[in-house]
Amino acid sequence: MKPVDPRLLRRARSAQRFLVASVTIGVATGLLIIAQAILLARGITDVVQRDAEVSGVALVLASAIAARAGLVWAQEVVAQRAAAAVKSTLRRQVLEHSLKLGPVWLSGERSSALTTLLTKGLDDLDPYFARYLPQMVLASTVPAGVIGWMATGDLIAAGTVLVTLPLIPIFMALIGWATQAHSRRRQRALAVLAHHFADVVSGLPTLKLFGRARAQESAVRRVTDKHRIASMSSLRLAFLSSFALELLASISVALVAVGVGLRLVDGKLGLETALMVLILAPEAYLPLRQVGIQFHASADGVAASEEVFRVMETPLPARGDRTDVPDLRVSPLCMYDVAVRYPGREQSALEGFDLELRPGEVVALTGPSGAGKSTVLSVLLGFVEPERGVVVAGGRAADEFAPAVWRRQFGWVPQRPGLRMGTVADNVRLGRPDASDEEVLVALTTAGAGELRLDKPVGEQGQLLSGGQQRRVALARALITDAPVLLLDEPTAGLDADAEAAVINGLRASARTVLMVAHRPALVAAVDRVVEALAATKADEKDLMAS
Ligand SMILES: Nc1ncnc2c1ncn2[C@@H]1O[C@H](COP(=O)(O)OP(=O)(O)OP(=O)(O)O)[C@@H](O)[C@H]1O
Repeated sequence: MKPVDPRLLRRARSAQRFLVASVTIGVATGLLIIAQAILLARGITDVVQRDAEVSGVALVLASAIAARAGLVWAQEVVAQRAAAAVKSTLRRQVLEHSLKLGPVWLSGERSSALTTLLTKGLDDLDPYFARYLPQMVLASTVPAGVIGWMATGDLIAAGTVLVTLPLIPIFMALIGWATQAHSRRRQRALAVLAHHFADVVSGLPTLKLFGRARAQESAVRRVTDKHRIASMSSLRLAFLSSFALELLASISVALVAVGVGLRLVDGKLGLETALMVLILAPEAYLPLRQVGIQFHASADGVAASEEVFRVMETPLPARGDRTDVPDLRVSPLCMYDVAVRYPGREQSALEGFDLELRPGEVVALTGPSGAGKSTVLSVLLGFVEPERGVVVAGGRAADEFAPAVWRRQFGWVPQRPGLRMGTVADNVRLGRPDASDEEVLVALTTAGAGELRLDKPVGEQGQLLSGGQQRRVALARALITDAPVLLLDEPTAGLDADAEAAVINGLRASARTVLMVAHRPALVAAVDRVVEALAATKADEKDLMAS
């Protein structure tokens, strides 16, 4: 583990400021440690050898101790603030990047693993900032100052410290290599645990229905056991390494003390210098020992921040930055020979797909399950990059335009409506935040959900509404936008035939271009045109027959 990950400094400005403040505090602490040792040695010598008055020295000593306590307090405050600022910066950056990567990437990336990372995972950065980094700074300032000052009084003692001190970082590095792998294993076990729990909890009604709820006990036990074993081995390593470092430091201090004692008895060293060296020697080892101890507390946070950088370094699809998107109210939207293959899949999800959407048309996209219908919508929205082929609008390829501007042309109802906690009106207004109550009501009525109260509560993921109601609210959310093109993934599932016909009429009346994934014959009959998506193998067969 690098002491300070340069990516952390690059991405979080507060981390840079924190480092500067820590170095200042570290240097001041080093100076106070030396002053304290000098004053203590002077005070004791005055009492023992000179029988002198020590009130003056005691007062200065008390001030030095108070100043050191003040620095510890300042360090703690600065560290907690920096940790909070860095965590919130990283959270925001990861969320922004995940949004840019899009919903398809997010579904592959296991959203619960990302949730764990952004909550508990990043909270583990607290000890890194509050303990590890300040100790790292102290470890690089205090020993140098202490050894330098010791050398002015007793060269041999300073030499002994100089020779034994590097043993501590060498041991720490050896232990660090082992700890890093353990910490990663623990993070992985935690992510699997979170994902498994999320799956079990969300699928509990189904599991109960099929009488499999009890059977999950052993699966949960297996996953928690893995996490427990990973945590215990991390702890074992932490205890062992603290023991090794303590032992090493104690033996080193003892070596210095024996040498100083012998030279004092021989009369080669004065009492005041001997005392100063003895007081200072443990201070040279202390910061390095502390670094070793804090290393384990912060290793999880560092592993989490590495995971954060892994997400942030996932390249975004190459898109241009043109903002002059052609108006799709007048320009057709076309797909030519588009092929898509998802990462890790051998089979193409879409193969040689062509489409022309003329302005104002209502087109149904049909095909068997898994034929790539949702993939067509994802390609049009720019969430998926085609392996081959191109999306064209107004004579220009879609990937020339900035994604945010391009997507403004579309109202989208995904297969999972993705409603959020709030009211029905809140969810519809996601499409247009400044929409009035009347406009929200009109959109809901056009979507066939006129019976829903605007202030009806909606739970997380659309809970408290039926599946059909969720889709209709999502449809109203798409309708309320000014987007000229609506991409609808089975928008009328859960509606009866009359309500479905009313929705289609409403869509026609909205005078938008509509591409909707549809299965039911009634729906297919009500549209202007039907386009069929074929599974990749079927597309190959079609090509063969054509040739
Ligand atoms: N994020 C993904 N990662 C990997 N494979 C995917 C992903 N999304 C879809 N696929 C695969 O791509 C193929 C096409 O999926 P898609 O969802 O586009 O089909 P569909 O026609 O909309 O299916 P349905 O009618 O069942 O919704 C399927 O084989 C599916 O397993």
